[in-house]
Amino acid sequence: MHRITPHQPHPLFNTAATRRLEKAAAAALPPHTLMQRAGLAVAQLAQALAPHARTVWIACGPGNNGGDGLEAAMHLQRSGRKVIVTWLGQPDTAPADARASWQRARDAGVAWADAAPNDLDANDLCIDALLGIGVASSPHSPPRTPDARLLTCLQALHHSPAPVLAVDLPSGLDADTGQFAAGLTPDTPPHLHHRAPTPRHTLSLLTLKPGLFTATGRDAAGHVWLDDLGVEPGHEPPNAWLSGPALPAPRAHASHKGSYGDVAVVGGEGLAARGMGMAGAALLAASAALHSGAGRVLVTLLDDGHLQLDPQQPELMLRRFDALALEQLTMVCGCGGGQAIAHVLPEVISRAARLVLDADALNTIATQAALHALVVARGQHGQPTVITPHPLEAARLLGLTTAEVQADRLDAAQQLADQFNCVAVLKGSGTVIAAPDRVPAINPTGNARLATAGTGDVLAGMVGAHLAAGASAWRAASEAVYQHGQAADVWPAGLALTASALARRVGG
Ligand SMILES: NC(=O)C1=CN([C@@H]2O[C@H](COP(=O)(O)OP(=O)(O)OC[C@H]3O[C@@H](n4cnc5c(N)ncnc54)[C@H](O)[C@@H]3O)[C@@H](O)[C@H]2O)[C@@H](O)CC1
Ligand SMILES: [K+]
Repeated sequence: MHRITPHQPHPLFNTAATRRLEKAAAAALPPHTLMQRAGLAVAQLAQALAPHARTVWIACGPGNNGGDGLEAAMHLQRSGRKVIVTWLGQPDTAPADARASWQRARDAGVAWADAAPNDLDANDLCIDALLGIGVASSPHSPPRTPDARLLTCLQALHHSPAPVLAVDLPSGLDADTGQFAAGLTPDTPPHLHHRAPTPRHTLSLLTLKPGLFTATGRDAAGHVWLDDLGVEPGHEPPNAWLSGPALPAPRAHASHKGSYGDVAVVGGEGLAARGMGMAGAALLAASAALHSGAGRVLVTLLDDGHLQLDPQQPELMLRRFDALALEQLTMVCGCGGGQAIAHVLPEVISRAARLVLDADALNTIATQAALHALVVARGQHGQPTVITPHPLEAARLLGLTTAEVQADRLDAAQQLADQFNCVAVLKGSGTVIAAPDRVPAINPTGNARLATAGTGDVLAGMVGAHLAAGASAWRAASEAVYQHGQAADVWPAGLALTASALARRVGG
């Protein structure tokens, strides 16, 4: 068993792949072995996380996830803990494994209760074994009406003042998408909004599931641990990867500014056009490219030449669009581009050597099929392209709603990559990176401090710098996304995270 950190990549397996592995392993082992291993692992982690817990309340659902909880209850009771179990199953209808573990918990003498004890506090521990990968949350099947006792237990776990250890998954979370099944989404009553969150841990069993790392999964799961139950993935291919850090690419002493490429940022509609000055977005992207190691950074502002120098960043070279040698440049196009970006997009997309498309470039492409076709053609000509939409921009590109994109972020990112024939970065909690013909990746770094204006522009500039230095579109995207999130993760407490400060720190 080990804790999952962002320091190395990890393969992720969806529900179907996990079921196949489970079936093959179960067939090769004596009956009940997997659940016994799972319950023991849960009990061991519970002891390690809360060695002094007064009471351990274990909420067990009717299926095998509940069986894992019952097995853990037996171990914790035997090791002298005060264990209270709420079981929503019945001995005559429970799966065979769960029934065997119920019998073992009974024989060990655990206490049974209909609901959560009402005197739980921060010195206790709750174990969430209500639902695991058996949760049915297909958007195509009608929402189930969950049983009232299940809902009461779920609420007690969501609002628990005691730390919570979830078995396999936070109950109700879909292992494939990181979204809660209909009717099972946690709600936070207003009086709890300002309370410090209680520690949350999830012990994933057999495999790590993608839903733990994207959409609402990251917040729901808290610290993620894995116990593989002694089962190797064998020939089962992963459905996605959790990214690890970039391999260091040392700079040769005999290098010069030309070795790391020229990045040109095009964007920043002027104040005169529609009364909305957006030059800042382009300057942020340019600053990020500069601090991420680009040799030279050129900036073309779509502001009719009003700005001739950024005194805060004199390294940036302002250029008119017609003075750019597009075929030799890595272009970052769209940050703060407004409507003005539409005039330059056809040329940028057709001619740029390497290209990052963000923000208003994406919004414009979403409305013009001819531009879409030009992006697809870049891939056919071997010209690297990365698109960096947030969920609303992704929804526009795919003709979906934002909710539909968020309902299955891995699938949405893959659709973007396939439809636009490029590397797609779907931003948000657990940013997804996808490319045609390869397994997508979920980024493990970053936090809510990045939810502030301009951080997306910073990311676009960083991707541009990595591309200009010679990385493939896939590497440029994954490494930039990782470092962008990591900068936020190590951000000094008490220092405001602003996009311009982030841009200055991204190079480490
Ligand atoms: N079978 C095995 O070999 C192993 C199973 N393991 C555990 O078993 C779990 C999977 O067990 P199951 O397949 O029994 O599934 P679960 O125990 O996750 O869930 C099944 C139960 O949830 C109910 N349910 C499903 N969707 C619902 C919804 N939307 N609203 C309300 N109720 C809903 C079902 O009616 C069923 O009673 C794993 O997550 C893991 O914890 C582990 O012990 C490892 C080995
Ligand atoms: K669970």
